[in-house]
Amino acid sequence: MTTPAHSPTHSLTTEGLTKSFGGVRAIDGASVAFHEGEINALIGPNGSGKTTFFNCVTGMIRPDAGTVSYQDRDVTGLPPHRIARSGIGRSFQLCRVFPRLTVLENVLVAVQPHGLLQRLRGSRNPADVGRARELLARVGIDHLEHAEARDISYGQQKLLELAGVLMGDPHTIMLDEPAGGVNPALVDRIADLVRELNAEGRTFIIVEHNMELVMGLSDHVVVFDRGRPIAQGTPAVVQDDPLVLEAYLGV
Ligand SMILES: Nc1ncnc2c1ncn2[C@@H]1O[C@H](COP(=O)(O)OP(=O)(O)OP(=O)(O)O)[C@@H](O)[C@H]1O
Repeated sequence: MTTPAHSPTHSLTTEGLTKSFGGVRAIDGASVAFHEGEINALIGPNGSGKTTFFNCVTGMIRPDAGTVSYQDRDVTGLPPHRIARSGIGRSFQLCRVFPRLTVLENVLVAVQPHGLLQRLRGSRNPADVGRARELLARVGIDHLEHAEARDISYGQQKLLELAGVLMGDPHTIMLDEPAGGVNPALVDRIADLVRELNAEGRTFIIVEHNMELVMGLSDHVVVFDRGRPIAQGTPAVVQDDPLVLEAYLGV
């Protein structure tokens, strides 16, 4: 795994990050610091801006204002492949796999340069194939290597997506709703994997609505409401914060 030259306390930070869609201010001057080497969660009510925040940070959309720093480097507005190269990997809320490619091919896609997808079946680097198989075993779906991705369960597709993310050997992994739509047994498997990968030194930033999972898994929780953080701290601290209750319950 890529080890950073130094270990800052803060992995990923934003200052005044802002993004509007027409009249909707999805991210509203958000200044956030995620902790290096920890399992961080980003939670908040529906529409509070979590996915937009992920998209701004990973270069999928350009923020209107503000900055994103990763390990003390300004990465604001860099395209997704440059963000990925800096050590950040991500998964998507609606799992992104290629339905007609096999499970193994889906993992190999993660290391193919753009435009080579059509040649995927013809040219395979044995080292990549070996690594892809290792990662499939790691996430527990190596027995499905030859199945088409559309034929495996949604939870297995989430594990497949995670294997693809790991192909890039990211130091920081951003997961957008890893447990959404996944059966409880696979949620436990995903949680165990996150713990294992974190114990190996990888930082996590996880958007998730499953509060039991978030509170059981995270070291540090950031709570968003209306595009900005309203609370942060340990799960215990955040759960007792009246602002958080107000945001969720509207009390
Ligand atoms: N491409 C877009 N065009 C217009 N409005 C958008 C777009 N993406 C997000 N929004 C709006 O921005 C706000 C924040 O949305 P976002 O999806 O980031 O929230 P979220 O916290 O991830 O929500 P959820 O928990 O429901 O996934 C919402 O009001 C949403 O409707």
